[in-house]
Amino acid sequence: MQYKISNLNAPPETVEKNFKWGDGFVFMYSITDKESFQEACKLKDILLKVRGQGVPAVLVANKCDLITARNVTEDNGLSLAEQLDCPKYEISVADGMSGVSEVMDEIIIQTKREFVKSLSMLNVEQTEKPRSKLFKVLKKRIGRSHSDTV
Ligand SMILES: Nc1nc2c(ncn2[C@@H]2O[C@H](COP(=O)(O)OP(=O)(O)OP(=O)(O)O)[C@@H](O)[C@H]2O)c(=O)[nH]1
Repeated sequence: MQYKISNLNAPPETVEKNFKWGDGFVFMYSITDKESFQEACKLKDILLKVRGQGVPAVLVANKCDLITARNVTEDNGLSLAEQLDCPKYEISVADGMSGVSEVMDEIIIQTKREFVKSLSMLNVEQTEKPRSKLFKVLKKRIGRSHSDTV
């Protein structure tokens, strides 16, 4: 499901609330618009505050066909991607859908991976319970047989 988490006028509480339930995040800015990049930086701060590192995310620099109107450098973008610890894509929506598909594939892969990880963690917790009970029983028996021999 796609949900536009923020616009420049959204109150910070709303943005935080949305970051709490999202499974994966696409941070998108325009290379021609410094303000959109600064907004992505602010959103990155909120994501890290609310969820910490390791959340599925992708950084997208759009409008890379408008080379002469570039206002955000590639290095700016790379540094933001590093802070988010996520891959960065430079795409042009105007040039076709291939960049968009790549971005969507990446965020879906990351989100699925995270989902599988959380499922396997649930399974570990479930299998640990009977194991720890057995451990207690065995411990008791071992303790009893030890006291029989003393
Ligand atoms: N040259 C070029 N123009 C683009 C590209 N992507 C979007 N645009 C143009 O930029 C303008 C804004 O596009 P939107 O899709 O409305 O962008 P937005 O930021 O989501 O706008 P809101 O939904 O109003 O917040 C439109 O005129 C698009 O045609 C691109 O990659 N290259």
